[in-house]
Amino acid sequence: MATAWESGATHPDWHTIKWKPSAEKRDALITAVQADTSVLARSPHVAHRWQTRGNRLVALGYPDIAAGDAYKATLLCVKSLEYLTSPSLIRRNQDTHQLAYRTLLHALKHLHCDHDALVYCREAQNAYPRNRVFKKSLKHLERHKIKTELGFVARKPFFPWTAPQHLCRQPQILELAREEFEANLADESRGFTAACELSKTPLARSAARGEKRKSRFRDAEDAETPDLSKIREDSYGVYAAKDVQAGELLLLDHTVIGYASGAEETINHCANCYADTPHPLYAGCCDAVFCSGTCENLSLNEYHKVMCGKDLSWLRKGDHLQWLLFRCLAMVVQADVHPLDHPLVARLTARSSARPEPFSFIECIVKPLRMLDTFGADFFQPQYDTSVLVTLQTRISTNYWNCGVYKRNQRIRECSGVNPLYSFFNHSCQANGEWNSNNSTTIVVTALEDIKKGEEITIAYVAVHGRDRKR
Ligand SMILES: C[S@@+](CC[C@H](N)C(=O)[O-])C[C@H]1O[C@@H](n2cnc3c(N)ncnc32)[C@H](O)[C@@H]1O
Repeated sequence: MATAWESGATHPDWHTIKWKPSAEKRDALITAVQADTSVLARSPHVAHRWQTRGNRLVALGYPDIAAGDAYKATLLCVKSLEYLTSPSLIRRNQDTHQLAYRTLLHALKHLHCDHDALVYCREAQNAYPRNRVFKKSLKHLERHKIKTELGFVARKPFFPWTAPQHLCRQPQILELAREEFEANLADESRGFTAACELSKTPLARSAARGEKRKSRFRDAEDAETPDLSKIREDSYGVYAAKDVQAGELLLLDHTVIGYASGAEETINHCANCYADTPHPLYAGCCDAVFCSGTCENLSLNEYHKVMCGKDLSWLRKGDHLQWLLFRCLAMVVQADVHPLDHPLVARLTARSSARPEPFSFIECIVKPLRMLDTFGADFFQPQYDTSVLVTLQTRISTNYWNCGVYKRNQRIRECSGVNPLYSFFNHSCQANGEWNSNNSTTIVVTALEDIKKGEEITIAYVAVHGRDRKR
Protein backbone atom coordinates (compact mmCIF):
# COMPACT_ATOMS: atom_id res chain seq x y z
CA MET A 1 0.00 0.00 0.00
CA ALA A 2 3.04 2.27 0.35
CA THR A 3 3.73 1.96 -3.38
CA ALA A 4 2.11 3.98 -6.19
CA TRP A 5 -1.56 3.06 -6.64
CA GLU A 6 -2.48 1.79 -10.06
CA SER A 7 -6.03 3.18 -10.12
CA GLY A 8 -6.95 0.92 -13.03
CA ALA A 9 -6.09 -2.30 -11.24
CA THR A 10 -9.42 -2.77 -9.47
CA HIS A 11 -12.53 -0.97 -8.42
CA PRO A 12 -13.49 -0.38 -4.82
CA ASP A 13 -16.75 -1.53 -3.28
CA TRP A 14 -18.90 1.30 -4.55
CA HIS A 15 -21.90 -0.97 -4.60
CA THR A 16 -21.59 -1.47 -0.83
CA ILE A 17 -20.60 2.12 -0.02
CA LYS A 18 -22.99 4.79 -1.11
CA TRP A 19 -20.62 7.77 -1.40
CA LYS A 20 -17.56 8.45 -3.48
CA PRO A 21 -14.87 10.91 -2.35
CA SER A 22 -14.00 13.72 -4.76
CA ALA A 23 -10.82 13.19 -6.80
CA GLU A 24 -9.00 15.66 -4.55
CA LYS A 25 -10.13 13.97 -1.35
CA ARG A 26 -9.29 10.58 -2.82
CA ASP A 27 -5.72 11.63 -3.64
CA ALA A 28 -5.26 13.07 -0.15
CA LEU A 29 -6.59 9.84 1.40
CA ILE A 30 -4.28 7.70 -0.75
CA THR A 31 -1.24 9.79 0.25
CA ALA A 32 -2.19 9.44 3.92
CA VAL A 33 -2.71 5.66 3.58
CA GLN A 34 0.71 5.35 1.92
CA ALA A 35 2.30 7.26 4.80
CA ASP A 36 0.49 5.07 7.38
CA THR A 37 1.68 1.95 5.55
CA SER A 38 5.33 3.09 5.55
CA VAL A 39 5.18 3.72 9.29
CA LEU A 40 3.48 0.37 9.91
CA ALA A 41 6.19 -1.44 7.92
CA ARG A 42 8.77 -0.04 10.35
CA SER A 43 6.65 -0.19 13.54
CA PRO A 44 3.91 -2.77 12.99
CA HIS A 45 2.67 -2.76 16.58
CA VAL A 46 1.34 0.81 16.79
CA ALA A 47 -2.42 0.54 17.40
CA HIS A 48 -3.46 4.06 16.43
CA ARG A 49 -1.80 3.76 12.99
CA TRP A 50 -3.85 0.67 12.20
CA GLN A 51 -6.96 2.49 13.37
CA THR A 52 -6.34 5.62 11.27
CA ARG A 53 -5.42 3.61 8.20
CA GLY A 54 -8.60 1.57 8.65
CA ASN A 55 -10.67 4.75 8.84
CA ARG A 56 -9.15 6.03 5.61
CA LEU A 57 -9.64 2.72 3.82
CA VAL A 58 -13.38 2.77 4.62
CA ALA A 59 -13.57 6.24 3.05
CA LEU A 60 -11.68 4.94 -0.01
CA GLY A 61 -14.14 2.08 -0.51
CA TYR A 62 -12.22 -0.88 0.94
CA PRO A 63 -14.28 -1.83 4.03
CA ASP A 64 -12.98 -5.43 4.12
CA ILE A 65 -9.35 -4.29 4.39
CA ALA A 66 -10.37 -1.54 6.81
CA ALA A 67 -12.09 -4.12 9.06
CA GLY A 68 -8.81 -6.07 9.22
CA ASP A 69 -6.86 -2.94 10.19
CA ALA A 70 -9.36 -1.91 12.88
CA TYR A 71 -9.42 -5.44 14.29
CA LYS A 72 -5.59 -5.46 14.53
CA ALA A 73 -5.81 -2.12 16.40
CA THR A 74 -8.25 -3.62 18.94
CA LEU A 75 -5.93 -6.59 19.51
CA LEU A 76 -2.92 -4.32 20.10
CA CYS A 77 -4.90 -2.12 22.53
CA VAL A 78 -5.96 -5.15 24.61
CA LYS A 79 -2.36 -6.42 24.65
CA SER A 80 -1.01 -2.99 25.71
CA LEU A 81 -3.36 -2.88 28.70
CA GLU A 82 -1.49 -5.90 30.12
CA TYR A 83 1.71 -3.91 30.65
CA LEU A 84 0.81 -0.17 30.69
CA THR A 85 1.04 1.40 34.17
CA SER A 86 0.99 5.17 33.56
CA PRO A 87 -2.63 6.49 33.90
CA SER A 88 -2.21 8.92 30.98
CA LEU A 89 -0.94 6.17 28.67
CA ILE A 90 -3.74 3.87 29.78
CA ARG A 91 -6.28 6.61 29.01
CA ARG A 92 -4.74 7.23 25.60
CA ASN A 93 -4.77 3.49 24.87
CA GLN A 94 -8.45 3.32 25.85
CA ASP A 95 -9.26 6.23 23.52
CA THR A 96 -7.55 4.43 20.62
CA HIS A 97 -9.37 1.21 21.57
CA GLN A 98 -12.76 2.93 21.37
CA LEU A 99 -11.89 4.58 18.05
CA ALA A 100 -10.76 1.19 16.71
CA TYR A 101 -14.12 -0.35 17.68
CA ARG A 102 -15.90 2.54 15.95
CA THR A 103 -13.88 2.02 12.74
CA LEU A 104 -14.54 -1.70 12.90
CA LEU A 105 -18.31 -1.20 13.35
CA HIS A 106 -18.31 1.36 10.53
CA ALA A 107 -16.53 -1.09 8.18
CA LEU A 108 -18.84 -3.97 9.17
CA LYS A 109 -21.86 -1.80 8.46
CA HIS A 110 -20.63 -1.23 4.90
CA LEU A 111 -19.90 -4.93 4.48
CA HIS A 112 -23.50 -5.59 5.60
CA CYS A 113 -22.05 -7.92 8.25
CA ASP A 114 -24.81 -7.15 10.75
CA HIS A 115 -24.28 -10.30 12.78
CA ASP A 116 -20.54 -9.59 13.23
CA ALA A 117 -21.35 -5.93 13.97
CA LEU A 118 -23.72 -7.04 16.77
CA VAL A 119 -21.05 -9.31 18.30
CA TYR A 120 -18.36 -6.60 18.28
CA CYS A 121 -20.77 -3.85 19.37
CA ARG A 122 -21.66 -5.96 22.43
CA GLU A 123 -17.97 -6.47 23.13
CA ALA A 124 -17.31 -2.70 22.83
CA GLN A 125 -20.30 -1.86 25.03
CA ASN A 126 -19.12 -4.31 27.72
CA ALA A 127 -15.61 -2.84 27.66
CA TYR A 128 -16.82 0.80 27.62
CA PRO A 129 -20.33 0.90 29.17
CA ARG A 130 -20.33 4.71 29.34
CA ASN A 131 -19.67 5.18 25.60
CA ARG A 132 -22.94 6.54 24.18
CA VAL A 133 -22.11 5.67 20.56
CA PHE A 134 -21.80 1.96 21.40
CA LYS A 135 -24.99 2.07 23.49
CA LYS A 136 -26.95 3.65 20.62
CA SER A 137 -25.48 1.35 17.96
CA LEU A 138 -26.22 -1.72 20.08
CA LYS A 139 -29.83 -0.65 20.57
CA HIS A 140 -30.16 -0.13 16.83
CA LEU A 141 -28.54 -3.46 15.95
CA GLU A 142 -30.64 -5.40 18.49
CA ARG A 143 -33.83 -3.90 17.11
CA HIS A 144 -32.78 -4.64 13.55
CA LYS A 145 -33.74 -8.13 12.36
CA ILE A 146 -30.59 -9.93 11.27
CA LYS A 147 -31.46 -12.19 8.34
CA THR A 148 -28.08 -13.69 7.60
CA GLU A 149 -24.70 -14.10 9.23
CA LEU A 150 -22.97 -13.14 5.97
CA GLY A 151 -22.38 -9.79 4.39
CA PHE A 152 -21.40 -9.16 0.77
CA VAL A 153 -18.22 -7.90 -0.80
CA ALA A 154 -16.79 -7.86 -4.30
CA ARG A 155 -14.10 -10.51 -4.65
CA LYS A 156 -10.92 -8.72 -5.55
CA PRO A 157 -8.17 -10.72 -7.20
CA PHE A 158 -5.89 -7.72 -6.60
CA PHE A 159 -5.88 -4.15 -5.34
CA PRO A 160 -4.55 -0.83 -6.71
CA TRP A 161 -1.50 -1.30 -4.50
CA THR A 162 -0.86 -4.95 -5.49
CA ALA A 163 2.77 -5.39 -6.61
CA PRO A 164 3.11 -6.03 -10.40
CA GLN A 165 4.64 -9.48 -9.83
CA HIS A 166 1.40 -10.53 -8.08
CA LEU A 167 -0.90 -9.44 -10.93
CA CYS A 168 0.36 -11.91 -13.56
CA ARG A 169 2.39 -15.09 -13.38
CA GLN A 170 6.11 -14.56 -13.74
CA PRO A 171 8.20 -16.49 -16.36
CA GLN A 172 10.23 -18.37 -13.73
CA ILE A 173 7.04 -19.67 -12.07
CA LEU A 174 5.69 -20.94 -15.39
CA GLU A 175 9.07 -22.49 -16.18
CA LEU A 176 8.95 -24.38 -12.88
CA ALA A 177 5.44 -25.67 -13.69
CA ARG A 178 6.60 -26.71 -17.19
CA GLU A 179 9.47 -28.70 -15.66
CA GLU A 180 7.06 -30.39 -13.24
CA PHE A 181 4.76 -31.37 -16.13
CA GLU A 182 7.78 -32.77 -17.99
CA ALA A 183 8.86 -34.83 -14.99
CA ASN A 184 5.32 -36.05 -14.16
CA LEU A 185 5.01 -39.81 -14.81
CA ALA A 186 8.15 -39.66 -16.93
CA ASP A 187 10.32 -42.74 -16.63
CA GLU A 188 13.34 -42.68 -18.90
CA SER A 189 14.27 -46.31 -18.11
CA ARG A 190 10.98 -47.42 -19.71
CA GLY A 191 11.20 -44.86 -22.50
CA PHE A 192 8.07 -43.23 -21.07
CA THR A 193 7.66 -39.49 -21.64
CA ALA A 194 5.25 -37.06 -20.00
CA ALA A 195 1.84 -36.76 -21.65
CA CYS A 196 1.04 -33.14 -20.73
CA GLU A 197 2.60 -29.76 -21.29
CA LEU A 198 1.67 -26.21 -20.34
CA SER A 199 0.85 -23.60 -22.94
CA LYS A 200 -1.08 -20.36 -23.45
CA THR A 201 -4.75 -20.89 -24.17
CA PRO A 202 -7.05 -18.89 -26.46
CA LEU A 203 -9.81 -19.48 -23.87
CA ALA A 204 -8.57 -16.32 -22.17
CA ARG A 205 -10.16 -14.13 -24.81
CA SER A 206 -13.52 -15.87 -24.83
CA ALA A 207 -13.60 -15.78 -21.03
CA ALA A 208 -12.82 -12.05 -21.07
CA ARG A 209 -15.70 -11.43 -23.49
CA GLY A 210 -18.03 -13.57 -21.37
CA GLU A 211 -17.04 -11.81 -18.16
CA LYS A 212 -17.68 -8.45 -19.74
CA ARG A 213 -21.13 -9.49 -20.94
CA LYS A 214 -22.10 -11.09 -17.65
CA SER A 215 -20.79 -8.53 -15.19
CA ARG A 216 -23.55 -6.66 -13.38
CA PHE A 217 -20.92 -4.15 -12.34
CA ARG A 218 -19.73 -3.42 -15.84
CA ASP A 219 -20.08 0.33 -15.50
CA ALA A 220 -18.07 0.42 -12.31
CA GLU A 221 -15.46 -1.90 -13.81
CA ASP A 222 -15.16 0.05 -17.06
CA ALA A 223 -14.78 3.30 -15.21
CA GLU A 224 -12.12 2.01 -12.86
CA THR A 225 -10.46 -0.65 -14.97
CA PRO A 226 -9.06 0.82 -18.19
CA ASP A 227 -6.47 -1.88 -18.83
CA LEU A 228 -6.80 -5.40 -17.56
CA SER A 229 -5.65 -6.89 -20.86
CA LYS A 230 -2.31 -8.09 -19.49
CA ILE A 231 -4.08 -10.01 -16.73
CA ARG A 232 -6.66 -11.38 -19.17
CA GLU A 233 -3.89 -12.61 -21.48
CA ASP A 234 -2.31 -14.48 -18.56
CA SER A 235 -4.30 -17.64 -19.17
CA TYR A 236 -2.86 -21.10 -19.64
CA GLY A 237 -4.08 -24.61 -20.36
CA VAL A 238 -2.72 -28.15 -20.54
CA TYR A 239 -1.89 -29.67 -23.95
CA ALA A 240 -1.00 -33.18 -25.10
CA ALA A 241 2.81 -33.51 -25.34
CA LYS A 242 2.42 -36.67 -27.50
CA ASP A 243 -0.34 -38.72 -29.13
CA VAL A 244 -2.28 -40.47 -26.37
CA GLN A 245 -4.87 -43.22 -26.45
CA ALA A 246 -8.25 -43.41 -24.71
CA GLY A 247 -7.84 -44.70 -21.15
CA GLU A 248 -4.20 -43.65 -20.92
CA LEU A 249 -2.97 -42.13 -17.66
CA LEU A 250 -2.07 -38.47 -18.28
CA LEU A 251 -1.21 -37.03 -14.87
CA LEU A 252 -0.73 -37.99 -11.23
CA ASP A 253 -0.77 -34.88 -9.06
CA HIS A 254 -0.06 -34.86 -5.31
CA THR A 255 -0.80 -31.77 -3.24
CA VAL A 256 -0.09 -30.30 0.17
CA ILE A 257 -3.21 -28.09 0.06
CA GLY A 258 -5.96 -30.63 0.60
CA TYR A 259 -8.75 -31.61 2.97
CA ALA A 260 -11.24 -34.44 3.39
CA SER A 261 -14.29 -34.14 5.61
CA GLY A 262 -15.31 -37.43 7.18
CA ALA A 263 -11.75 -38.79 7.05
CA GLU A 264 -11.49 -38.38 10.84
CA GLU A 265 -13.85 -41.33 11.25
CA THR A 266 -11.40 -43.74 9.64
CA ILE A 267 -8.74 -45.13 11.97
CA ASN A 268 -5.77 -44.65 9.70
CA HIS A 269 -5.94 -41.91 7.14
CA CYS A 270 -2.90 -40.27 5.60
CA ALA A 271 -2.28 -36.91 7.33
CA ASN A 272 -1.33 -35.40 3.98
CA CYS A 273 -3.63 -36.82 1.27
CA TYR A 274 -6.34 -38.42 3.52
CA ALA A 275 -6.21 -41.76 1.67
CA ASP A 276 -7.09 -44.83 3.76
CA THR A 277 -3.75 -46.13 4.97
CA PRO A 278 -3.64 -49.81 5.95
CA HIS A 279 0.18 -49.82 6.23
CA PRO A 280 0.99 -46.46 7.79
CA LEU A 281 4.34 -44.69 8.08
CA TYR A 282 4.57 -42.88 11.44
CA ALA A 283 5.65 -39.22 11.57
CA GLY A 284 7.63 -39.69 14.78
CA CYS A 285 6.94 -36.16 16.10
CA CYS A 286 3.20 -36.73 16.72
CA ASP A 287 0.48 -39.31 15.98
CA ALA A 288 0.23 -38.34 12.28
CA VAL A 289 0.57 -41.22 9.81
CA PHE A 290 1.30 -41.22 6.08
CA CYS A 291 0.39 -43.52 3.21
CA SER A 292 3.75 -43.18 1.45
CA GLY A 293 7.19 -41.62 1.58
CA THR A 294 5.95 -39.03 -0.94
CA CYS A 295 3.21 -37.81 1.41
CA GLU A 296 5.53 -37.97 4.43
CA ASN A 297 8.13 -35.81 2.66
CA LEU A 298 5.55 -33.36 1.33
CA SER A 299 4.04 -32.93 4.78
CA LEU A 300 7.24 -32.61 6.81
CA ASN A 301 9.09 -30.46 4.27
CA GLU A 302 6.22 -28.15 3.39
CA TYR A 303 3.93 -27.43 6.36
CA HIS A 304 3.83 -29.97 9.19
CA LYS A 305 6.53 -28.41 11.38
CA VAL A 306 4.60 -25.19 12.10
CA MET A 307 1.34 -26.98 12.97
CA CYS A 308 2.66 -30.07 14.78
CA GLY A 309 1.11 -30.46 18.24
CA LYS A 310 -0.98 -27.27 17.98
CA ASP A 311 -4.54 -27.09 19.33
CA LEU A 312 -6.83 -26.98 16.29
CA SER A 313 -10.11 -27.68 18.08
CA TRP A 314 -11.37 -24.13 17.31
CA LEU A 315 -11.43 -24.91 13.56
CA ARG A 316 -14.78 -26.15 12.30
CA LYS A 317 -14.77 -29.68 10.88
CA GLY A 318 -16.16 -29.99 7.37
CA ASP A 319 -15.46 -26.41 6.27
CA HIS A 320 -13.31 -27.16 3.24
CA LEU A 321 -12.22 -23.65 2.21
CA GLN A 322 -11.16 -22.92 5.77
CA TRP A 323 -8.97 -26.05 5.92
CA LEU A 324 -7.45 -25.38 2.48
CA LEU A 325 -6.50 -21.90 3.69
CA PHE A 326 -5.11 -23.46 6.88
CA ARG A 327 -2.75 -25.74 4.94
CA CYS A 328 -1.82 -22.94 2.57
CA LEU A 329 -0.93 -20.56 5.43
CA ALA A 330 1.05 -23.28 7.24
CA MET A 331 2.97 -23.83 3.99
CA VAL A 332 3.85 -20.13 3.49
CA VAL A 333 4.81 -19.65 7.16
CA GLN A 334 7.05 -22.75 7.09
CA ALA A 335 8.68 -21.51 3.85
CA ASP A 336 8.97 -18.00 5.37
CA VAL A 337 7.99 -16.27 2.12
CA HIS A 338 5.42 -13.66 1.12
CA PRO A 339 2.22 -15.73 0.68
CA LEU A 340 1.74 -14.64 -2.95
CA ASP A 341 5.38 -15.49 -3.79
CA HIS A 342 5.20 -19.15 -2.72
CA PRO A 343 5.62 -21.21 -5.94
CA LEU A 344 2.36 -23.08 -5.35
CA VAL A 345 0.38 -19.85 -4.87
CA ALA A 346 2.21 -17.74 -7.49
CA ARG A 347 1.25 -20.24 -10.22
CA LEU A 348 -2.49 -19.99 -9.58
CA THR A 349 -4.45 -17.82 -11.97
CA ALA A 350 -5.19 -14.37 -10.52
CA ARG A 351 -8.31 -14.05 -12.65
CA SER A 352 -11.53 -14.26 -10.72
CA SER A 353 -15.06 -13.03 -10.99
CA ALA A 354 -15.72 -9.50 -9.71
CA ARG A 355 -19.25 -10.37 -8.65
CA PRO A 356 -20.02 -9.86 -4.96
CA GLU A 357 -19.58 -12.93 -2.79
CA PRO A 358 -20.77 -13.68 0.72
CA PHE A 359 -18.36 -12.24 3.22
CA SER A 360 -17.92 -13.19 6.85
CA PHE A 361 -15.64 -11.10 9.02
CA ILE A 362 -14.90 -14.08 11.26
CA GLU A 363 -14.11 -16.49 8.40
CA CYS A 364 -12.27 -14.06 6.11
CA ILE A 365 -10.29 -12.04 8.65
CA VAL A 366 -10.42 -13.25 12.27
CA LYS A 367 -9.75 -16.95 11.56
CA PRO A 368 -6.85 -16.45 9.10
CA LEU A 369 -5.13 -14.21 11.67
CA ARG A 370 -5.67 -16.81 14.37
CA MET A 371 -4.22 -19.48 12.07
CA LEU A 372 -1.09 -17.35 11.54
CA ASP A 373 -0.83 -16.86 15.30
CA THR A 374 -1.11 -20.64 15.80
CA PHE A 375 1.86 -21.10 13.43
CA GLY A 376 3.89 -18.56 15.41
CA ALA A 377 3.83 -15.87 12.67
CA ASP A 378 3.58 -12.17 13.51
CA PHE A 379 0.48 -11.22 11.51
CA PHE A 380 1.15 -7.50 11.92
CA GLN A 381 4.00 -7.81 9.39
CA PRO A 382 3.28 -6.34 5.91
CA GLN A 383 3.34 -9.70 4.11
CA TYR A 384 0.24 -10.73 6.09
CA ASP A 385 -1.72 -7.59 5.27
CA THR A 386 -5.48 -8.21 5.08
CA SER A 387 -5.38 -7.48 1.32
CA VAL A 388 -2.83 -10.31 0.88
CA LEU A 389 -4.95 -12.73 2.94
CA VAL A 390 -8.10 -11.79 1.01
CA THR A 391 -6.23 -12.27 -2.31
CA LEU A 392 -4.99 -15.65 -1.11
CA GLN A 393 -8.55 -16.75 -0.28
CA THR A 394 -9.71 -15.59 -3.72
CA ARG A 395 -6.92 -17.59 -5.39
CA ILE A 396 -7.93 -20.70 -3.45
CA SER A 397 -11.62 -20.36 -4.21
CA THR A 398 -10.93 -19.85 -7.97
CA ASN A 399 -8.65 -22.88 -8.19
CA TYR A 400 -9.88 -25.49 -5.73
CA TRP A 401 -11.74 -28.67 -6.62
CA ASN A 402 -14.24 -30.55 -4.52
CA CYS A 403 -15.61 -34.05 -4.94
CA GLY A 404 -17.88 -36.46 -3.08
CA VAL A 405 -16.47 -39.93 -2.30
CA TYR A 406 -18.94 -42.81 -2.62
CA LYS A 407 -18.97 -46.39 -1.42
CA ARG A 408 -21.84 -48.58 -2.66
CA ASN A 409 -23.69 -45.39 -3.65
CA GLN A 410 -23.31 -44.04 -0.10
CA ARG A 411 -21.51 -40.74 0.22
CA ILE A 412 -18.78 -41.45 2.76
CA ARG A 413 -16.67 -38.32 2.57
CA GLU A 414 -15.87 -35.25 0.57
CA CYS A 415 -12.39 -34.29 -0.64
CA SER A 416 -11.03 -31.00 -1.88
CA GLY A 417 -7.71 -29.54 -2.86
CA VAL A 418 -5.63 -27.07 -4.79
CA ASN A 419 -3.20 -29.14 -6.86
CA PRO A 420 -0.02 -27.75 -8.42
CA LEU A 421 -0.47 -29.13 -11.96
CA TYR A 422 -4.13 -30.02 -12.10
CA SER A 423 -5.00 -26.34 -11.43
CA PHE A 424 -3.90 -25.51 -15.01
CA PHE A 425 -6.61 -27.64 -16.69
CA ASN A 426 -9.46 -25.72 -18.33
CA HIS A 427 -13.08 -26.78 -18.41
CA SER A 428 -15.06 -28.15 -21.34
CA CYS A 429 -18.55 -29.63 -21.44
CA GLN A 430 -17.17 -32.05 -24.06
CA ALA A 431 -14.00 -32.82 -22.13
CA ASN A 432 -11.44 -35.22 -23.60
CA GLY A 433 -9.92 -35.91 -20.16
CA GLU A 434 -11.38 -37.22 -16.92
CA TRP A 435 -10.22 -36.46 -13.40
CA ASN A 436 -10.55 -38.53 -10.29
CA SER A 437 -9.26 -38.10 -6.79
CA ASN A 438 -9.51 -41.80 -5.80
CA ASN A 439 -10.74 -41.11 -2.24
CA SER A 440 -7.81 -38.83 -1.49
CA THR A 441 -6.50 -35.41 -2.52
CA THR A 442 -4.16 -36.85 -5.16
CA ILE A 443 -5.63 -36.17 -8.60
CA VAL A 444 -5.38 -38.60 -11.49
CA VAL A 445 -6.24 -37.46 -15.02
CA THR A 446 -6.90 -40.02 -17.78
CA ALA A 447 -7.75 -39.65 -21.46
CA LEU A 448 -11.43 -40.20 -22.34
CA GLU A 449 -10.61 -40.50 -26.04
CA ASP A 450 -7.58 -40.57 -28.33
CA ILE A 451 -5.89 -37.17 -28.17
CA LYS A 452 -3.43 -35.90 -30.80
CA LYS A 453 -0.16 -34.22 -29.80
CA GLY A 454 -0.76 -30.44 -29.45
CA GLU A 455 -4.51 -30.69 -28.67
CA GLU A 456 -5.72 -29.05 -25.46
CA ILE A 457 -6.66 -31.53 -22.71
CA THR A 458 -9.82 -30.35 -20.99
CA ILE A 459 -11.83 -31.73 -18.10
CA ALA A 460 -15.39 -31.16 -16.89
CA TYR A 461 -15.32 -29.06 -13.72
CA VAL A 462 -18.85 -29.97 -12.63
CA ALA A 463 -21.35 -32.84 -12.36
CA VAL A 464 -19.70 -35.83 -13.93
CA HIS A 465 -21.81 -39.03 -14.04
CA GLY A 466 -24.46 -37.34 -11.91
CA ARG A 467 -22.11 -37.00 -8.95
CA ASP A 468 -21.34 -33.80 -7.16
CA ARG A 469 -17.98 -32.41 -8.06
CA LYS A 470 -16.79 -28.92 -8.60
CA ARG A 471 -13.67 -26.95 -9.09
C1 LIG B 1 -8.41 -23.65 -12.48
S1 LIG B 1 -8.12 -22.35 -13.57
C2 LIG B 1 -7.73 -23.13 -15.06
C3 LIG B 1 -6.38 -22.72 -15.58
C4 LIG B 1 -6.28 -21.26 -15.97
N1 LIG B 1 -6.74 -21.06 -17.33
C5 LIG B 1 -4.87 -20.75 -15.79
O1 LIG B 1 -4.41 -19.97 -16.61
O2 LIG B 1 -4.25 -21.07 -14.76
C6 LIG B 1 -9.77 -21.85 -13.73
C7 LIG B 1 -9.90 -20.55 -14.54
O3 LIG B 1 -9.57 -20.78 -15.91
C8 LIG B 1 -10.49 -20.11 -16.79
N2 LIG B 1 -11.22 -21.13 -17.56
C9 LIG B 1 -11.26 -22.46 -17.34
N3 LIG B 1 -12.01 -23.08 -18.26
C10 LIG B 1 -12.46 -22.13 -19.10
C11 LIG B 1 -13.29 -22.13 -20.25
N4 LIG B 1 -13.83 -23.25 -20.75
N5 LIG B 1 -13.54 -20.94 -20.86
C12 LIG B 1 -13.01 -19.80 -20.39
N6 LIG B 1 -12.22 -19.73 -19.29
C13 LIG B 1 -11.95 -20.86 -18.67
C14 LIG B 1 -11.42 -19.32 -15.88
O4 LIG B 1 -10.90 -18.01 -15.78
C15 LIG B 1 -11.32 -20.03 -14.55
O5 LIG B 1 -11.55 -19.16 -13.48
